[in-house]
Amino acid sequence: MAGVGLSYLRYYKIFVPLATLLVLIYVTCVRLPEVHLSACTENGRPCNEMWSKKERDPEEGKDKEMMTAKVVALVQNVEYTRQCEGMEFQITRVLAAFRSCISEDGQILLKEYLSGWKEFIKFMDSLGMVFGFISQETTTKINIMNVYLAGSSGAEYHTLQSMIKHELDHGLVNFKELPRDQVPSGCRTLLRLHRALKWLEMFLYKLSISTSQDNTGKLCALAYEETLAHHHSWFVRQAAALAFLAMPPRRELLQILCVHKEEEAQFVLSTTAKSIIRVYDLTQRVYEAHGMLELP
Ligand SMILES: CCCCCCCCCCCCC/C=C/[C@@H](O)[C@H](COP(=O)(O)O)NC(=O)CCCCCCCCCCCCCCC
Repeated sequence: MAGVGLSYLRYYKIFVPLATLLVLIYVTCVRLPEVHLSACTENGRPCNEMWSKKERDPEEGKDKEMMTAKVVALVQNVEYTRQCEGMEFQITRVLAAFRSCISEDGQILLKEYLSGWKEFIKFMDSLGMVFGFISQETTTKINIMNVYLAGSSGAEYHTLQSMIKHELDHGLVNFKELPRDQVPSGCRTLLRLHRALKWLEMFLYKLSISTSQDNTGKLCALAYEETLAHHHSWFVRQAAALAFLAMPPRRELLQILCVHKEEEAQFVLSTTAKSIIRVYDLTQRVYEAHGMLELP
């Protein structure tokens, strides 16, 4: 009798999270629109051309120049380019997008910001179906932003700061609740991506200091628990926990990232994490200054 009880317990332990995940996948697939990602361009130019642009960040001096030279060398490295050619996801595009995200006068450029995210979607899509609901959720948020950017007030959505001003001036931001029949504001939507960016930065950092013995799913889960999980419901946290179990091993992950040598992996990952931190910190300050960190 006790044996039967135990086997039921085991069955529920597997069945409940699995059913949760399946329902979540179903709901997101039914509810969410398809998205077609455009080719990677920044300011009308292919992403790989961005590296020839002079880096401009007054806070960083010589170190930055050396770092930039190293990154440029990495991206332009013929062998590296040849190996990565034809691969959907390119971490150097993420790097390029987030490095070009902050304008000279400290504005967050939304088109560049979103193009970094679009590249991450390619990464998630290459991981398979289990990550589909996360990819769909990210896509939905990007789609909402794209509608604003392409709309009649598109010019107001050029930067984070101009978007906030525009939406506040026109009473478009809901501070108390999210009405069901209303498209979420740009401020609220970007805040969701902003919170996820903290997870990403932490995951990339953890991955950059990891060794071949480390379990990527665990690193992912740790980064999640320290950051994004605080903003998610129990239901979403269970689904995320299941997705982490399906994370490919580190070696496979680095292959998708198109880095083959350990030093190269460490450098590319930490550089990308750093470029994200700059964008995250500035965005955080702007949201904080407007009392918008808890938009429902
Ligand atoms: C390596 C891929 C692993 C990805 C794991 C990321 C963990 C995040 C779990 C996210 C669950 C998303 C399900 C839905 C969440 C929403 O409830 C929630 C709130 O939205 P709402 O207020 O409109 O209701 N939405 C969000 O928080 C937005 C989440 C966006 C998730 C972005 C995840 C980005 C993953 C990028 C992977 C790139 C890895 C690159 C590694 C080198």
